[in-house]
Amino acid sequence: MADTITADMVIHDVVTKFPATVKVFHGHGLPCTACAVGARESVAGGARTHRFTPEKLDLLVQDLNAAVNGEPISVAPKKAPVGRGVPLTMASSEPNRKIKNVIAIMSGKGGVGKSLVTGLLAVSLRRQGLQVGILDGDITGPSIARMFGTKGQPSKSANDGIEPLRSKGGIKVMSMNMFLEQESDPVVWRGPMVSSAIKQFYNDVDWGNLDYLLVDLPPGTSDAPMTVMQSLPLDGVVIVSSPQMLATMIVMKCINMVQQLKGEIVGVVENMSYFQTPSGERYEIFGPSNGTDLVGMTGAPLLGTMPIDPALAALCDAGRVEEYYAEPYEVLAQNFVSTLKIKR
Ligand SMILES: Nc1ncnc2c1ncn2[C@@H]1O[C@H](COP(=O)(O)OP(=O)(O)OP(=O)(O)O)[C@@H](O)[C@H]1O
Repeated sequence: MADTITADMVIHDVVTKFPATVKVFHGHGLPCTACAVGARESVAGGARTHRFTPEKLDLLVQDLNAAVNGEPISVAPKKAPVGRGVPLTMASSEPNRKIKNVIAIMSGKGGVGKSLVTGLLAVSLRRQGLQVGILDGDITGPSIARMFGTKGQPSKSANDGIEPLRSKGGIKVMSMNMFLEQESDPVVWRGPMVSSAIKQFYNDVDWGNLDYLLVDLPPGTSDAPMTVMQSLPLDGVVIVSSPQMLATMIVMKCINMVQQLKGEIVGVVENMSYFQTPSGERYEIFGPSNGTDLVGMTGAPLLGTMPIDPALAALCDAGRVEEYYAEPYEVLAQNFVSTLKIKR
């Protein structure tokens, strides 16, 4: 890319090559660097969308070049809003990030065990000595707090933020359940309120230094998963599926959504792949494993195939998920860590 910025250049390329231009875009009231659209939109296209006149566009381009050359610009530079849809590659290059990896766990449909996989992945990562947090993005159907048996309400942190609750094993947890008087109280909110709660859970919670923040998304491709994809500085998405799910088009919808929003699928997990008897016999209750098909569909590695274990469901219901130990989850955590290391 030439060193002179022109209106036909893609916004994402401009800010990646010249980080100083982010504040110029925002100073001009153009939020495209904080929007997934900026990944493919040109400077002129972004300006057009935001109804810039040709003169205003010229001034923007002039200021972008001035900023690169360290010269004064015509507007007050403005910081990009934290966590608002910063394109993935920019998110990971943010200097001094306190949260090293923000990973969303997603599934096309409810009940495939996404929350359970999120919880157990966190437990295994913590056992490796890593700092882990879970943001329960399932605002209207939260289950993470219950699984970890966290009690009480989050308090104000020393930095005036919200202090997340800690599980017995030291995992930081934030979930809508913690703000309800009764666990069974419904959260009857429309999409925008759900989206704003998710943003607050990311921005206002004092997560501190974390190796991994796992964001447990609600199922499907509605407002909430979209908010996370567009508003949090995600490093990647893990897709959880089950053998019988692949036969439907739901998994593909979920994969398409991630790809359309320029997210990166870092791995896939197949849950409920088999049931193993104490003597070691395996039964594929929901049909043969489709792990390799998942890999073909996403181009991402299969991080693990998880067994069905009735003991596990009982521990989750009792808030004692951290007491569970099974080899496949340790393997899952190892594969997860090494996959992300390779990606970096
Ligand atoms: N591998 C498994 N073995 C035994 N029980 C499981 C397994 N995976 C999930 N479950 C149980 O299935 C139920 C649904 O799991 P979970 O809540 O994790 O699904 P989900 O995909 O997050 O659903 P949703 O977000 O739609 O509520 C839970 O009771 C959970 O304990």
